[in-house]
Amino acid sequence: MNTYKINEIFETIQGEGQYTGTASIFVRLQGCPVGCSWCDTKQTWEQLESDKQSLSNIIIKTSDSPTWCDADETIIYNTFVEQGYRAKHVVITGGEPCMFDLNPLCNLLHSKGYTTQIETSGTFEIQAPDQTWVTVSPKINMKGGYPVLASCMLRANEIKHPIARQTHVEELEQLLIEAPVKQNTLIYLQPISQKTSATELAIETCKEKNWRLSVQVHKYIGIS
Ligand SMILES: C[S@@+](CC[C@H](N)C(=O)[O-])C[C@H]1O[C@@H](n2cnc3c(N)ncnc32)[C@H](O)[C@@H]1O
Ligand SMILES: Nc1nc2[nH]cc(C(=O)O)c2c(=O)[nH]1
Ligand code: SF4
Ligand SMILES: [Mg+2]
Repeated sequence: MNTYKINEIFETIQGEGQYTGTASIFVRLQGCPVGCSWCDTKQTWEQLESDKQSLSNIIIKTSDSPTWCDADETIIYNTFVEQGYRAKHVVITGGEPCMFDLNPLCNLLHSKGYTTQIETSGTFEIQAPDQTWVTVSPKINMKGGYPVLASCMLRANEIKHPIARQTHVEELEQLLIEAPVKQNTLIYLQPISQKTSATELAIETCKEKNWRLSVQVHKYIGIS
């Protein structure tokens, strides 16, 4: 059993990476110390006691807010059932989900027939079962970035690197030399915030390096 801080739980279509297009339940956990300047979920950074609310308030959320609630894996699973979610793929994101031991949550979900995926920055040890699909979006040169990054890179099923400038590409190339990935790990470039220049750079680099493009489909079609 473990207690998780939940920012939101909702059902949508995965908009990023290898599972793009897959009906998914998102569990967004609260808290992240990394501080990426372009982060699109800054409301998840703090874990303030003054923002603690009931699960029922968190479930009815319709816009981004820093409020959160405590819930264990059984409460999270029961919420999926009560909400009538039909998706069988669960994406655990944040915030930084690897601040929490995700084994109890993922193991329970696997036993109930779900597949699981983690979106992580590689700044905390990944505590999850082998079956869990791990997406590492490596936070290079960020405070607290390095000690566990190499082991996260080795565990990754996909790398998904947000880029806006050539230096971001070069940082990833350098990281892949210092912290190699498995031979079958997929490598995605994801343009930061749908900027045209970022998207063009990502397209050109993917063609050049035989990498994959991830474009945050949910933002283009206006879903959460
Ligand atoms: C909000 S993060 C949460 C999970 C974890 N902290 C991480 O960074 O991977 C989820 C994904 O969104 C990406 N992301 C965040 N802000 C973005 C932005 N403005 N444009 C493109 N991707 C972004 C992150 O790199 C990560 O792949
Ligand atoms: N539809 C949708 N797909 C996503 N893939 C990764 C997301 C995230 O915020 O981690 C995300 C998200 O917030 N929404
Ligand atoms: S690591 Fe993820 S959640 Fe944390 S600031 Fe960076 S993009 Fe946002
Ligand atoms: Mg998002």
